[in-house]
Amino acid sequence: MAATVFHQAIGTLQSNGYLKNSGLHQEIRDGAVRLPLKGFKLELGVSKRACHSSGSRNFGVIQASVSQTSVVDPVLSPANKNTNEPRKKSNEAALILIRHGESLWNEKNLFTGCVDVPLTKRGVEEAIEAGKRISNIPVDMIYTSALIRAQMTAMLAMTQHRRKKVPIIIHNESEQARAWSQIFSEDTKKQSIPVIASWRLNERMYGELQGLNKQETADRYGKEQVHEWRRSYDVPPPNGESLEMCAERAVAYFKDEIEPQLLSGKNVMIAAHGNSLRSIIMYLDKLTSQEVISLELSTGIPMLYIFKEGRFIRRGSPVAPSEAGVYAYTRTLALYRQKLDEMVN
Ligand SMILES: O=C(O)[C@H](O)COP(=O)(O)O
Repeated sequence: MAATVFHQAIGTLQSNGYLKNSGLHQEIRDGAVRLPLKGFKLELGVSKRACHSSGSRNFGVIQASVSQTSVVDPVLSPANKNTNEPRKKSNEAALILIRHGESLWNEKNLFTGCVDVPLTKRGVEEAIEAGKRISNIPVDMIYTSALIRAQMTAMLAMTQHRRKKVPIIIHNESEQARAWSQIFSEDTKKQSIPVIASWRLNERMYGELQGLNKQETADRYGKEQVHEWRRSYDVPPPNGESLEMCAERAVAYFKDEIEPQLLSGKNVMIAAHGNSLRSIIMYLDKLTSQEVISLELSTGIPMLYIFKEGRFIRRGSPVAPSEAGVYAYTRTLALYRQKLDEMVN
């Protein structure tokens, strides 16, 4: 028997077929969002009320109605509460991606790349809001770029987490740094989350565009040229990195360092940048170099993936800490949240 599990707005359909405000601008082909979950049926409807406002690129609010057809989640099913069957060990892990909050150069509309600029007040608020949205999702390891805007975002987001573990930056840069940052209590270690920073998650190096105003650069070199520098896959800006070059180091880092953690069941958060995350999403979602061109990420919006049986399942962007869509299908996440609730009550 089919039972509707949740029904909610998941974003705004744009003319280019992507969903805005879902964190990830999710692709819709032939009116259907790909939702790779067995046993669930996704029905989409476009709310006419919000359709096609003139001068806007928004083409309507997408409503998703997800029906469970055959799979029953053991956590959500009271009938399974008293079963004596041993629970299968779950081999899934959560992966959260966050683009840093607004930086002082985002605000000034300057090409930033690898220049190390902090967050604005609004960026700080975005990071805190992102933290609220993921405050019920387990985080065992945090990866950030070497840049302060990503590190601020990760740290501020974690101030909102209900588990209250302490994120601690790991200093492996020298023998002395390692020795001087040791922790001598196993209990304290258990209450902390290692934060690993790597330049390989940095924003793409924008070459000689760094520090230039985006609008002035478009006025000077032409809109098309600047669009090509910003969004083509393999054309680098003058003396900078193309998205392809950025992907070479960011995706290699993801595969070498982060994927093994997910495979071992660790829940991971990555705080990074527009282009390093676009390249990682290209890998996770198997986008072509053509498809990635229209992928845009908003600042400070967390995106959730579930890593299960070697596959990445995109779960979109949690809009609220207790959003049903996040917990409805994932026994591990539902159990984690239940434990948090019990800890508080
Ligand atoms: O580095 C920058 O300027 C931005 O963070 C990303 O810029 P883009 O959207 O122009 O690639």
